[in-house]
Amino acid sequence: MSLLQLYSTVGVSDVAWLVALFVLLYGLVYAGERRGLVLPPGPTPLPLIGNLLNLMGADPHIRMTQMARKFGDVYQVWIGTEKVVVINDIDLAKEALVKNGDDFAGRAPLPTTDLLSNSGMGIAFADYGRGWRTHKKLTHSSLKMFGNGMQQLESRVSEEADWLCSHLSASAGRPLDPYMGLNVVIGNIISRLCLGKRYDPEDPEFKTIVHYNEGLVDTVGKDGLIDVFPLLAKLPNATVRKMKECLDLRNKVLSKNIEEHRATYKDGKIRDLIDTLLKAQAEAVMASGHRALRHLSDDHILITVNDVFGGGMETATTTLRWILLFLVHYPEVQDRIQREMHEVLCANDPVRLCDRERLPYLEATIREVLRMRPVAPLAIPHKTIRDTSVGDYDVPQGTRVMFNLWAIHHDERHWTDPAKFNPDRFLDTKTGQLLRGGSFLPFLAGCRGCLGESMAKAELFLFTARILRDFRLELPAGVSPPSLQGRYGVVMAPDRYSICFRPREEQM
Ligand code: HEM
Repeated sequence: MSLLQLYSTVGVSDVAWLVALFVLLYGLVYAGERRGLVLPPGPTPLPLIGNLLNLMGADPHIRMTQMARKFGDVYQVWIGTEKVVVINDIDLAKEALVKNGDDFAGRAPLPTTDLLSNSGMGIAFADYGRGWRTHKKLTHSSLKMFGNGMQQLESRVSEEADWLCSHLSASAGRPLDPYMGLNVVIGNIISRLCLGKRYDPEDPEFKTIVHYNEGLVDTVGKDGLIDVFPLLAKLPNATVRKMKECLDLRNKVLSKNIEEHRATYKDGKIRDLIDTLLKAQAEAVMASGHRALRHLSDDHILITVNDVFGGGMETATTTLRWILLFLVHYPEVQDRIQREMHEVLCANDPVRLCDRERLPYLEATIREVLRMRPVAPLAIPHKTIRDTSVGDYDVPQGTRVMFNLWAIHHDERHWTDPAKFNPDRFLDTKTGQLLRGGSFLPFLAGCRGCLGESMAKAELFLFTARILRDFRLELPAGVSPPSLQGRYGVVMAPDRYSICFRPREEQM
């Protein structure tokens, strides 16, 4: 039956009722809270789909950046019936994240992140409150303890870098996809912190971890429709099915490790993150009985370990893959880093974290890659926990807020020619030293900022330095450079690529 036929059967007064009902619903959903508030501007939403049509045609971070040119640094869009405020400017982002950090520290649940986090347990997808605070604090202290003022981390990265370099050497200059090697070393650093063990790359459990992580990266936040229309997640659906299979594997691996830790844990001897969390669980139960398990059940522990494992593995591996890719595209940058290292480091000395100050061009290159390809271009959506404001606009309690890192990192008011790869933009032209600040926020900031920022920065520096000390990165003969475009998802990653790692004749 066509729409016209439908109209002819329901009659004029029915149509009038339908229109009135539609206007009422539209008013309730989309315009209900405008009275008395100065809300950010934005495109006019359509019923049910909101501004989805405005967001189509390109990856969400690109469309949202284009919309900022039209509507300003802060605007609102409706994703279905959910209003989202998007912040596109560094000063306004800092106002929201640092100055009014608590106001913006909530998390808005999405069907896929709800599945991943068992309805908001753990850290990354937990709403602002006692549970999130407890887990973030415990994890922070555990990472600090096992990073041991960064010394322990430095020696673990060096050990893994040895493994990585022998893995790259074994390719004997033939084309190699660095994906697996990087996964092994980054995965093992995080595994030692979380599970207290190092995996052989052929270990079936390690392969399962890599497999389910890949599956989760492929599904979480990727099927936009499920997150826009949550009811779809309840229907038979390939994305949800794949996610659930991966989550079953994840739960088996992590539960087994938690049980092994419980069986071997001896009070006072904390070995890793799981022990830290089990100890806190035991103390909380002693102090306030089983009520304590509201925030520290085994399920909560599992999700926190997963957040650190997943958050630490995919982000750092992906950023290193971006770094290697940019270095292949820009051999002159590679040359300059190698010259800088040659001038500063003694032959075959291990690269140390304390060398960072003396290798500003290398640091600037890493920053430039993080600026151009932030692995999370829209970060993780926040939610306001009380009525608040940003810039000249009111933001009511419960509003979903997105920080558009892509727009911030490509802001022409702060960066000349932002689409151009130019590490020098991070250096003082007179002193050659690193410039701080800028329109740059790859780890976000404030109480919700990245938990692994220092660790990630240390890994990026040590691995990049070590690879460039030992190898020259080249394209295989006759192959055109792999794309620098990237695929949008829970992390924005380059397509898989293979390059040649040629041992350098001239060593440091
Ligand atoms: C290059 C590497 C990394 C980048 C670019 C990165 C970036 C980010 C970003 C943008 C956020 C969102 C912050 C927000 O929404 O306010 C975040 C959150 C988070 N990151 Fe990272 N991250 C990296 C590495 C790591 C590592 C190594 C770990 C673990 C050791 C980690 C653990 C986390 C956790 C647990 C959160 C959630 C924090 C919260 O919700 O309170 N990340 N990260």
